[in-house]
Amino acid sequence: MNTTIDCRSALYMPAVQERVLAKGPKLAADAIILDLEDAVAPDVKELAREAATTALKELDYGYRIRALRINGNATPWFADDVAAAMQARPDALVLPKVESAADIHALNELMDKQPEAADMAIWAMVESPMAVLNAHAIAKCVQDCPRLSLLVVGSNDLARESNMPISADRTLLLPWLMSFIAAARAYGLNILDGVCNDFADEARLRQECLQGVAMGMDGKTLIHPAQIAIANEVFAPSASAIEDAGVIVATFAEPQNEALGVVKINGRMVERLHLDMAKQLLARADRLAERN
Ligand SMILES: CC(C)(COP(=O)(O)OP(=O)(O)OC[C@H]1O[C@@H](n2cnc3c(N)ncnc32)[C@H](O)[C@@H]1OP(=O)(O)O)[C@@H](O)C(=O)NCCC(=O)NCCSC(=O)C[C@H](O)C(=O)O
Ligand SMILES: [Mg+2]
Repeated sequence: MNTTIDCRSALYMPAVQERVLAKGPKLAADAIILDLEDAVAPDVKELAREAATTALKELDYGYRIRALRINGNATPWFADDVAAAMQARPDALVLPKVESAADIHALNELMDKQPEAADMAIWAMVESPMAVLNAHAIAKCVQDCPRLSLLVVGSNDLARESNMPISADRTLLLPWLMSFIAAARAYGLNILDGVCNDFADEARLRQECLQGVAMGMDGKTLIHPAQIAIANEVFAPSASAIEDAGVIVATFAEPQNEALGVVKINGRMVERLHLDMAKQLLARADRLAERN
């Protein structure tokens, strides 16, 4: 699994607004998703494609992952979006409304023909009941398309397609989110949670981020800059988790524990698998600290 993605926060930016795109390099999001799809009206798709291409070529986004959300396979804009992406060279192409393995294969075949796409990842958006049913087949695609690296939950489309309004606690959505997570983890993919539309409601966002962490999400997609700090905070290792990991590493390093497979720390069983997890957590905390 590519656990080094370190994407706690991925901010959508409607590509039609050049002024908004110019903000990307100054925002603390771990990923920027320049959007050509649902945030862009049909009659300005070309304009948005041009603005996104220019931004990706000219702006320095530093450590941030530069993702471009193209329009879906079945739309009239798909082929031109992919062609523009070859010029713009984002780090990842976000494919919306993926419902089957065939959707990913179709994009992957186009990308395989382009040398510019050699290092470009595919992020697959899962946002319909059909994607829930086909989550396994979608994630399994990575075996033939190694550029598939991440699933992105699209909760707005999921709610629309399933006729299920998103409640504040997302209770009824959770089984579907967990099936996306199981599929992602089974095939070594990362996964980002869907957006919280109420961008002025910090408490709700924090609650959704905490829920995402509890479920095993890697990070959250966002719609507004005001949401970045909370996602970055909640999806980063907490101070107590860092302290705990430090104690685990130090305990196993003690001479009397070096040959042991399991130790006791504060009344808790700790195995070597926890040591591996502790080391990974500390390495991630170090990488994020450098970024901050
Ligand atoms: C929701 C918004 C339309 C609100 O915009 P606005 O009215 O401009 O808000 P503010 O006045 O509070 O903005 C303050 C400043 O921040 C800038 N801003 C706002 N949003 C962004 C952003 N996303 N990226 C960068 N900068 C942003 C404003 O320009 C203001 O700057 P300034 O004027 O200089 O002070 C707006 O936030 C927005 O359009 N958000 C993104 C919407 C979007 O991309 N939607 C599509 C993805 S969501 C989705 O559908 C996922 C999935 O497919 C699913 O199905 O769920
Ligand atoms: Mg959507």
